[in-house]
Amino acid sequence: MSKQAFQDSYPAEFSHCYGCGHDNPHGLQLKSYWLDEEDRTHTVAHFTPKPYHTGGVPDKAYGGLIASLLDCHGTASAAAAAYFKEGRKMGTAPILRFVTASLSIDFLRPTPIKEELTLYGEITQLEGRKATVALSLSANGEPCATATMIAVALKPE
Ligand SMILES: CCCCCCCC(=O)SCCNC(=O)CCNC(=O)[C@H](O)C(C)(C)COP(=O)(O)OP(=O)(O)OC[C@H]1O[C@@H](n2cnc3c(N)ncnc32)[C@H](O)[C@@H]1OP(=O)(O)O
Repeated sequence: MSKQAFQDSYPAEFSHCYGCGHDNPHGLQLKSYWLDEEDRTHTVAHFTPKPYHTGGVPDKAYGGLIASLLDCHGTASAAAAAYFKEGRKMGTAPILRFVTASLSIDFLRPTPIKEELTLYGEITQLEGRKATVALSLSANGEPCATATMIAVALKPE
């Protein structure tokens, strides 16, 4: 894992995201990294839910939490890949920030809230301002959800 999380390179104005902003004390504060420093296509993040992240089924996670984690891991992965493609260190100007244009999720099995969850991302395409990211969320090595994201880089203005 790299020492600095992708989200920790975001400038102050982009650091209040509910899912991953390090300056949002009420948020999830997800942190994403390269899975392997030698391979700049795969990313990883970990998150351990709190009891109040339940969806109502005892000890199982709320689907919106899962969507939020996939959302933030996907957009952070897209930004990291775009910086890498441009040969720039993350966070350097001009700022490259991606938002979610499309997020399609398959919920495969109930997600436990008492386990650490692992999120994986794979940048499958990066063309122009658009990135396609294949995502998954697993518990105990078993995939609980998979997703495909289209993320689009914000225009400089
Ligand atoms: C900044 C801190 C970020 C933290 C992020 C956390 C994740 C989030 O929650 S983001 C919030 C939720 N998302 C949003 O609010 C986004 C709302 N939507 C928008 O702002 C715009 O529709 C936006 C930016 C996605 C695209 O608009 P615009 O900048 O005009 O780009 P546009 O020219 O239409 O599209 C760019 C490319 O993306 C493609 N695209 C746009 N929308 C979609 C879509 N829904 N599905 C597939 N492809 C799409 C276009 O086809 C185009 O592709 P190509 O370059 O191949 O022709």
